[in-house]
Amino acid sequence: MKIAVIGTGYVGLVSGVCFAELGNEVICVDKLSEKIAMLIAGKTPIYEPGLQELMIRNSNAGRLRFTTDFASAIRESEIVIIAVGTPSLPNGEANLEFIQAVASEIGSVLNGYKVIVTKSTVPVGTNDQVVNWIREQTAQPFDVASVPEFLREGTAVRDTLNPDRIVIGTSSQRAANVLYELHRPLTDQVVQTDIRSAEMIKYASNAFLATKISFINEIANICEKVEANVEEVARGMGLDSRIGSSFLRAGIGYGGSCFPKDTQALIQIAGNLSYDFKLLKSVVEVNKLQRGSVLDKLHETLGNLQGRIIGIWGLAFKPGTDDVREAPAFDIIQRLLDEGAELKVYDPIAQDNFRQVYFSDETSINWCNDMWDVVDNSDALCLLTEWDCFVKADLEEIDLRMHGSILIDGRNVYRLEDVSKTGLHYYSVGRPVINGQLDHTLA
Ligand SMILES: NC(=O)c1ccc[n+]([C@@H]2O[C@H](COP(=O)([O-])OP(=O)(O)OC[C@H]3O[C@@H](n4cnc5c(N)ncnc54)[C@H](O)[C@@H]3O)[C@@H](O)[C@H]2O)c1
Ligand SMILES: O=c1ccn([C@@H]2O[C@H](COP(=O)(O)OP(=O)(O)O[C@H]3O[C@H](CO)[C@@H](O)[C@H](O)[C@H]3O)[C@@H](O)[C@H]2O)c(=O)[nH]1
Repeated sequence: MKIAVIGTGYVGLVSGVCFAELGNEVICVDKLSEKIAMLIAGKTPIYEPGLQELMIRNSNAGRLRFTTDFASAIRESEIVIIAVGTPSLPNGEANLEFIQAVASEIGSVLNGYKVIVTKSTVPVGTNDQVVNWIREQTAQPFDVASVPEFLREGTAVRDTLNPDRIVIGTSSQRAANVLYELHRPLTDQVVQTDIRSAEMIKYASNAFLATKISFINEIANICEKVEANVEEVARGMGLDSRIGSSFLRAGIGYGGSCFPKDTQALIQIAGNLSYDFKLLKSVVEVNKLQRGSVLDKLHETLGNLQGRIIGIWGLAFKPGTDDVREAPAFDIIQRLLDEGAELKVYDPIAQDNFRQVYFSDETSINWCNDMWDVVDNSDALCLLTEWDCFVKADLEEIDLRMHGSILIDGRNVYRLEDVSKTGLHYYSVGRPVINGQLDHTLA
């Protein structure tokens, strides 16, 4: 099939590459010429494991092209996939300006029947507007479908090629047939539904996953008080098939380009219809507070943080990505700076992005080139992203190289038995403290 993908971000680029891998002819379009130049040169502008190799293979095979020429890409294609961003407006609502611009542009160049697919996450009712925005520009025939995307960053290629399900929301059986055909090699698990339900499935899924995370984080906070272990609790809960074991990892809260934005948008969608989504508001509030748990543990161990040397391992919102949108590390670092701490930080992949997006003018952070430079002489080390290099770090070495021996593990990556063999004062999330230390003069 001939496909145009509009937007070469995490969703558009990965989808385009994967549809090419399935044997389709794909043209990826972006309005940023520097991005397209990079892609033509065989380089992915984003870090996503396995993506670059797959992209080069399909480009070389002639199934994958990149262009800024929107009109030709649309005219050559049978299916047009919209994958542009829908960031938050200041009030939490989704900003639809990019969707509207693309829809109008599609309308202005349409040259015959096409299936227009919205993969971007958009509020319920948006695809009806997409129909209108295109219709205002053309009398050509077309159908619109909502096919929300469920890939996760860091495992985007794998998720796209092995989806749990494909949701096809459309009122046109003709479009549904085309989309069944397109997705047939990926899965039999297809949910065909109306457009509005498809749009809602995406928000409801993200809201539910965010709810699971905030729920387990609150359980973790109580575990700390009653001396239970949240990992044991999650394991025991997860074996109940009605609950399921995934998304029950306690930590410093969720970040990323989706959960924070999509929970806010759903609260706003409900609010616009005078429905107060109380549960989801609490999920968001709990998540915000959870980031503060790292600070609480630092205060508990070090007291006043003025002049203390704090090491940070991990800046990305999760491992496997260079995306720093809504990364918990930002709030935590900002608060540490406000309290006068001296910071040494390291992330194996996201460091440049993080620095450029959040702290390009900040001179007081020591951006280290090596994870061990962060540890040397720190009063405390905080692990905020569970990159493999941190997970595999030698605990004895951490203890030896640090000044204060305080390790705050925001992702519960180390085994308690292993930590207890060292002299580290270890604080994780919802698990027993090892070598608890309340002496503020410690470090
Ligand atoms: N990132 C994820 O993991 C993920 C997963 C599922 C769904 N989503 C949703 O998918 C959508 C895209 O997310 P993303 O993270 O890929 O976004 P992104 O910001 O990484 O990429 C969007 C791209 O669209 C391009 N663009 C904007 N306007 C354009 C236009 N008029 N013509 C051509 N290109 C244009 C931008 O230049 C950019 O390259 C969002 O709605 C998001 O909520 C994202
Ligand atoms: O048990 C868990 C699972 C995740 N997280 C955190 O939750 C955030 C999001 O993680 P994840 O869902 O793995 O990554 P995303 O790439 O943000 O993917 C989510 O958001 C995408 C965009 O909508 C959806 O497509 C995916 O299905 C959905 O999982 C990260 O900060 C994780 O650290 C936890 O704290 N505990």
